Amino acid sequence: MEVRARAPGKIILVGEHAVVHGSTAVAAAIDLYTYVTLGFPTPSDNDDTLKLNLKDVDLEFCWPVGRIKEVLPDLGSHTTSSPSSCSLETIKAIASLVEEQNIPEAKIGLASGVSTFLWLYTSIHGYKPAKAVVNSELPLGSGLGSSAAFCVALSAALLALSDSVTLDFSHQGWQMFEDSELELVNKWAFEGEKIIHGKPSGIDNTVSTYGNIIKFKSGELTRIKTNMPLKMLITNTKVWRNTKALVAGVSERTIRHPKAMDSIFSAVDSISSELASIIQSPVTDDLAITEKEEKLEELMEMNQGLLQCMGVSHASIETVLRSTLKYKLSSKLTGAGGGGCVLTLLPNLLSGTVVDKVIAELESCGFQCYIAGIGGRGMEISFSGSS
Ligand SMILES: Nc1ncnc2c1ncn2[C@@H]1O[C@H](COP(=O)(O)OP(=O)(O)O)[C@@H](O)[C@H]1O
Ligand SMILES: C[C@@](O)(CCOP(=O)(O)O)CC(=O)O
Ligand SMILES: [Mg+2]
Repeated sequence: MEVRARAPGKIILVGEHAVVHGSTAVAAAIDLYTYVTLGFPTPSDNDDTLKLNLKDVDLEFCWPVGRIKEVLPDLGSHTTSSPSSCSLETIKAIASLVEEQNIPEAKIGLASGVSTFLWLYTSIHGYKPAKAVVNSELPLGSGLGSSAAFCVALSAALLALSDSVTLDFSHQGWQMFEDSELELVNKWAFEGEKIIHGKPSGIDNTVSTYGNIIKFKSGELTRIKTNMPLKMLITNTKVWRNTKALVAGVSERTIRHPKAMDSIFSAVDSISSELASIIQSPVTDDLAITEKEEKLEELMEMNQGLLQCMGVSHASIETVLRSTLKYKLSSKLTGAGGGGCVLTLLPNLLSGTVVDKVIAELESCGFQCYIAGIGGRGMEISFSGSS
């Protein structure tokens, strides 16, 4: 028996970083997924190892389960139904298991993902041999929530093969979890995000688990139903950055300038609440849509200005802003910033020719553009016969 789980990436429409400090943010799932396939060997395979294959980055890992037990002796009696945080001591022990695998220097940024795998795996399945394969349609480290999609898909696959969820093994194709099971996936994924991000708000794993568009504040989500078409161009500057370092940088700035940063976070909170109410309110005709789009554009620009104040913009992001502004289009960074991806609102009545021109200009700068479907499905799983 083999399970395959998939979890979507996300865009943050407004409120990144400020959401870590208690402000409201609005995020939407996108139709680009991370997939995790998990299977246990049969006794006749005579395989006593835990294997991880990260296909996107062409890395394979293999640990004898006896070695994992030796380094992490306390993780055998797992409590699948009550997710717990990875202690500093355990993170250090896990890091030694990752180091033994000699990740090439150029790919060392992936070590946190591998540590997360080991923590989630041993917490849920102890020292059982298994093979996990990961592949993703998302660019990694670009602001589209690849870390959360990885944690959600991994938690879903692990829980699907545990006693904590009841599933229909004969179901063909993708199936969803029950609400209480989704909650469990989300909690485990959040524990995984903590290893990758340091101090995540939880918005990325929550939108990846539940899908749709969500408003998120202090760990609480509200599902949002849009009443207007929402089309976004996503531009990947291809400048790789690390969310953990950017989140830590904003926290340090907050310690240096608490009052000023509080005002910024509170302004972001108002922007996010206003944006959420605009996209939810009813629309009657094209004119009403255009009026709403103009307000959204203004709110996105204001949010971008505040992200600059937080110190998370980047020269590559500014280049995208300037290029899109030439076509009177508004943009803002999405995710942690410092490079990564930028969102541009594409108004409903904008001609296809203009869209093509903007994309051509951005791609001539070496950037990569996507128009992803937004507000779609959350995590799902599917079963296939024997491994
Ligand atoms: N498909 C994947 N395979 C391995 N590691 C992954 C994968 N997706 C995400 N990760 C982990 O998440 C990290 C990127 O997370 P982060 O810096 O939060 O950026 P983002 O979430 O915006 O893509 C990677 O360095 C890696 O550790
Ligand atoms: C900056 C932040 O708001 C979003 C980070 O998203 P990403 O990892 O850059 O996709 C951090 C968080 O909310 O945990
Ligand atoms: Mg991330």
